[in-house]
Amino acid sequence: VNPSSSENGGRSGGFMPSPITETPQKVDVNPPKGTRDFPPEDMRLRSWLFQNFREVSQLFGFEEVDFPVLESEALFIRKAGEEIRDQLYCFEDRGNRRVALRPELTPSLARLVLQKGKSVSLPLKWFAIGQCWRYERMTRGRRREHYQWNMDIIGVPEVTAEAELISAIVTFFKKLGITEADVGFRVSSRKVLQEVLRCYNVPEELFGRVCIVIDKLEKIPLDEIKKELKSVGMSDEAIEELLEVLSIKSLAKLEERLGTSGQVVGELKQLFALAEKFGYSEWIQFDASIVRGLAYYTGIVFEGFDRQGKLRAICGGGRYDRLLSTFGGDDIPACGFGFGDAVIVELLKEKNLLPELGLEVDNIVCSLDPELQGAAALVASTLRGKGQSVDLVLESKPMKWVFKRAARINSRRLILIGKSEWERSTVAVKILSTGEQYEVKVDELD
Ligand SMILES: OCc1cccc(Br)n1
Repeated sequence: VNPSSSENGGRSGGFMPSPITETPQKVDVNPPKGTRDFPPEDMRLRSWLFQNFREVSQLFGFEEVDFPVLESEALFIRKAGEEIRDQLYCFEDRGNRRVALRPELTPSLARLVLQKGKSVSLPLKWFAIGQCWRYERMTRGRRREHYQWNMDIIGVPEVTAEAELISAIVTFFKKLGITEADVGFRVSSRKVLQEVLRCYNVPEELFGRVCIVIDKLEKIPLDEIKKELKSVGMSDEAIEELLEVLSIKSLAKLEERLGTSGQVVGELKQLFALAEKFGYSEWIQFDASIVRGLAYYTGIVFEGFDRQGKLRAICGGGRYDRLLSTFGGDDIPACGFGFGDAVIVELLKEKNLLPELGLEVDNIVCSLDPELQGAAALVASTLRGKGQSVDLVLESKPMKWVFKRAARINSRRLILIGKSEWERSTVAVKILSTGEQYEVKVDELD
């Protein structure tokens, strides 16, 4: 066959792509707007952070779960006007299905619980670490993805569940060297809001929408808040009363306001009593204005904040007793939290608590002669079989290059395979920190 004949597209010896694919297309080497790459040094920090998430979750007896990043859009469509809905990264797939990149993990977790149904026994204590997405206008220059650590307790109606979750987060902070002087938790209950709305005959179905407006208290002007509450259908009197109750920052004052009989004050008192027993009383404070920005919360809500007030909320969560039933399941009580991977790193930087995470390799193995590449491979495998990490030099390189690489990868030892040593079944070893060097039998290398 004439390799350049037209029969095979003018190709000569193998596939000759058409000219159009030959022209190199200069690609943008940066990741899409609002997203991050994780080159090695960033990946080491991320892995360290996730390792701490996992260790705390397992310390509390939680099991790890995961779900697809891509979910049915319906999982996240709620009518309460949440920001998370406005920023949903959603599209129609080639099968004409409405899908979305998950903006959070809780709905997926609820879906999996319902899918498992009676095959799982309650309570469930599940944790997940997953990338979540939002489509934000880049004018605000914020990210469009982050990784979230979630811990959820499914099937426990008691406030002991919320107390346990906050204890897990406190344990995580302490593990990283963060103290109650650095961060705190603002705690409240949406039942406070519910109590006020009930007194003013605000319909139950407006509850979620009112919460979403109140969650913007610190973010938009008060007049705007009042306007939005009026548009939801609240009277001026109800709005004034609500804003006044939301300004309460002590349980005692709340008790004065709502009376001691209600479940609201009782649950909050129980949570603070448990905090005392867990040993994190100094970390938490009551703040009636905390409602969190997700419509499905129904009870206790909390958020972690930096006491210097420089950063956005570090984490947040609460009770969501109705979510599973809104997905068509039974009324299963649930609570959980989400903890993003970005604000915590900003906090660690602020507190000078970022760990030193250099690459560390036990050995760099190098043959001094091309014929000894096989010998080098054998030595590398022997060491790896003993659990030692090895950076094997894969080409013939000058020693200057080898020493430079050994320093860059922070190798503890340099193992040289030389002709005369190999004839004696030995290798040369150099301890790079001290310069000490010696010869050793290959099978005594450890
Ligand atoms: O904090 C809410 C959130 C959700 C998805 C992605 C990012 Br970035 N942030």
